[in-house]
Amino acid sequence: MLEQLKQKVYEANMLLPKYGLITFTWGNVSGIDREKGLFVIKPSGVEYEKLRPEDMVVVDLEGKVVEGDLNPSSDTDTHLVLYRHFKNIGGITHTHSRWATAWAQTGRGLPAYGTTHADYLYGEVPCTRALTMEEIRGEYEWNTGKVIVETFEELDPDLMNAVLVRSHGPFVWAENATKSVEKAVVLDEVAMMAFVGEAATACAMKAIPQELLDKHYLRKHGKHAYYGQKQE
Ligand SMILES: O=C(CO)[C@@H](O)[C@H](O)COP(=O)(O)O
Repeated sequence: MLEQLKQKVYEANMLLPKYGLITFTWGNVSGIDREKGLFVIKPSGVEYEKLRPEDMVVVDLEGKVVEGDLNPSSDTDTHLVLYRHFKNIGGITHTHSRWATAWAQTGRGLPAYGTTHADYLYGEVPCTRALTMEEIRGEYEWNTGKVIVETFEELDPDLMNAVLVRSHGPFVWAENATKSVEKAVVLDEVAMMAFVGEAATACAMKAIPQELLDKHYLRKHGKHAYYGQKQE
């Protein structure tokens, strides 16, 4: 059942290590067959090097595993909540990718600072509020999904396809699993660009004095040297 979707979701999961979006077994990708009301997700805790298409787990929209020998991802309930509330999405990627996760830890939304961002993400990527102690102690992954849905009460998930879960990391969605990974790659790139750009504009650094520049450059290249040409 759903062999083709399992293959596609497997291939999408394997893009995470290919694009450097994960370490160890972090992250997970899923894809849904809306007609059947079933989605396929990575199994929990399996090293990507050992992952096989047949390891993918099939889950219904009640959260029940209908196919698969392994436990579904620990984030399955978060994916489930998003599939239930965001009716047009076909695939979801969650990572702990370095730059997007670091931005999620700031608790800030990620502004659209440039056209690279704008090519894939329509505006500021929102950051959720922190989960309450009760939400953390309760159905944590379910509540993570609910906080994302709450964050989108005023936003259209078909226009903004990503969210930063505060202190946790990005969840990104698209029309299918593979496209959701592509968007997760871009999100991490533009988060890095935002960090660098904000640091560059906020920095109080000054260029070194000419004398220090001379000391280092000229002692290596000879007096009045021009780069690459040694003066006699
Ligand atoms: O967010 C988390 C853990 O904080 C998860 O995404 C893990 O990083 C991967 O868990 P599995 O999908 O292997 O259960």
